[in-house]
Amino acid sequence: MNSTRRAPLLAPSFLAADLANLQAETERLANSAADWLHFDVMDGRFVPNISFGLPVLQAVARYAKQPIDVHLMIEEPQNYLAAFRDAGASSITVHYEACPHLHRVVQQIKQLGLRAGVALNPATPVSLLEDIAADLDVVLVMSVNPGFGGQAFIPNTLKKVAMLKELLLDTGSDALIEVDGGVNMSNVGPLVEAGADVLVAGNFVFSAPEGPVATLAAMRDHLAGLELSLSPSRAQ
Ligand SMILES: O=C(CO)[C@H](O)[C@H](O)COP(=O)(O)O
Repeated sequence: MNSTRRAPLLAPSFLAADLANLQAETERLANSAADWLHFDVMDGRFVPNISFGLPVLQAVARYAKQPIDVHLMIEEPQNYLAAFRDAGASSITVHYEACPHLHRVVQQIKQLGLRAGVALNPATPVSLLEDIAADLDVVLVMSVNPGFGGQAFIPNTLKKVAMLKELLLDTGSDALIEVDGGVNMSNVGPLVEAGADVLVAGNFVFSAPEGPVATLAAMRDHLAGLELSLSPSRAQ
């Protein structure tokens, strides 16, 4: 791992944005260090919370300059893939735990022309992805139990990301590793060193007194200053 790769991608999570001012939130992120906009959909069934869905995505997409990374924390996500694409999604991530026919769902996402991701809950081992890894564009490692923002980062995630990195190499997969939950300035460095390519952050970015634009810039500077030894970049 001596060659250089592009800087890890930053994906602020709208779950922690000011939901009464989504146009303003989206517009102020337009010229920030955000690479993707992370959009968390919760159905009150797969997770014990309800967030927002298709009409809100459509509204955000009108003002978004970055790709919108949709994370479906819902049951039966296969029923809504085309609708989320039409509403503005650039990528769709479904949960391993919500998809008995995961291979079919991943193919459906790709046939819609979108980046296809699979998310793993904290208790779901990465080894379960062995037979699908080569088909994936993104693996999202949940570093909190999904359903709520503002939770504490689960430290075992670092080991899990490193194991996932190995599995992706072993299976010839070029999937990006995305980490979501409790991400902040103190864990982004270790996460990237372990293999993370995309860092989702909600409360740390939107609740910071400096505001999201300055906080994302500080995260970018922090990562650039770590002088990490990184493998070649794969995708934006
Ligand atoms: O998927 C999520 C929760 O299920 C959120 O994206 C995640 O929790 C980010 O929020 P925070 O950075 O505040 O933990």
